Amino acid sequence: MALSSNFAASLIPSRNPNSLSLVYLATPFSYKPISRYSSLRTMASLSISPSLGISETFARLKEQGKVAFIPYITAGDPDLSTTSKALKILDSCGSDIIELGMPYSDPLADGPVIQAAATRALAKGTNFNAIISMLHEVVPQLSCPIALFTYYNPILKRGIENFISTIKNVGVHGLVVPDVPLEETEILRNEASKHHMELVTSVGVTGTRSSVSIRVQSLLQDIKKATNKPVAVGFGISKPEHVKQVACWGADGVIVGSAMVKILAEAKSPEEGLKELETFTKLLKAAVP
Ligand SMILES: O=P(O)(O)OC[C@@H](O)[C@@H](O)c1c[nH]c2ccccc12
Repeated sequence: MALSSNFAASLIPSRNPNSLSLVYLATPFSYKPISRYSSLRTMASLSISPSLGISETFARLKEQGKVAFIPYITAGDPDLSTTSKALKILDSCGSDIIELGMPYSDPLADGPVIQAAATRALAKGTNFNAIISMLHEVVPQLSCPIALFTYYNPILKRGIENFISTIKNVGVHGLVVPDVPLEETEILRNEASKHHMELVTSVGVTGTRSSVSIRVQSLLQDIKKATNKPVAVGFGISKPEHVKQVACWGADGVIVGSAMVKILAEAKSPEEGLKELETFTKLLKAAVP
């Protein structure tokens, strides 16, 4: 079961009305959770780069009556030079925000596809500094904001403030952390507010599913009543019809992870993978109303 009653509780705006920039909603597409872990996630929006930040992107799309298309890929799988090219392709195919995963040795919140991608990326020697150098070069060439996805431990290892200022310096706009313990949320929030960041929490289980559960529609309505922040739906979206359905139900954003990662992973070569990624991204983007 992807969503628990904690989820709704965590969205009560009165707890911290100004701290949310985006709510991520896990889609309970099926009752066969592929990942082992459901967790609190935190997104921090860092509005520093010349391009629009996360909140501004959602606001602009809302004005235009549009839904954000948000692909996720894992950095360093198959290698960082391919990741850099993939980011440019995702951007040029009309992605509104890109979520970039930092590979981590114990990716408990991820399903098998993203877990395997992280393992391969680490085996290739992908590390924080190499990702930062890659981003330093590629982010100025992108028109959409980047949200960096990482587990809490790598942030703690570098020191929260140091981590946030480093990614801020290379133009990253957002930070997604799936495993911040509830007691630590306050600490991260305090550090984030020093950098003018907003925080979001949600619960989710990753991995692809075959169909969209009708329950997402009523959950979306409930969440929309609890907050006027944008709500992005992810976890298990892999087909144009999923994208269409979730967008029609009123989501402000649609996130596609495992399906993107799988394409790069299963391609005969990095070049083939990038071509297929482009075709797939165009197909899904065209499904966004
Ligand atoms: O791989 P999926 O099912 O398409 O969903 C991932 C996506 O929502 C992304 O935000 C994500 C990647 N890894 C995560 C771990 C936890 C929560 C969310 C994620």
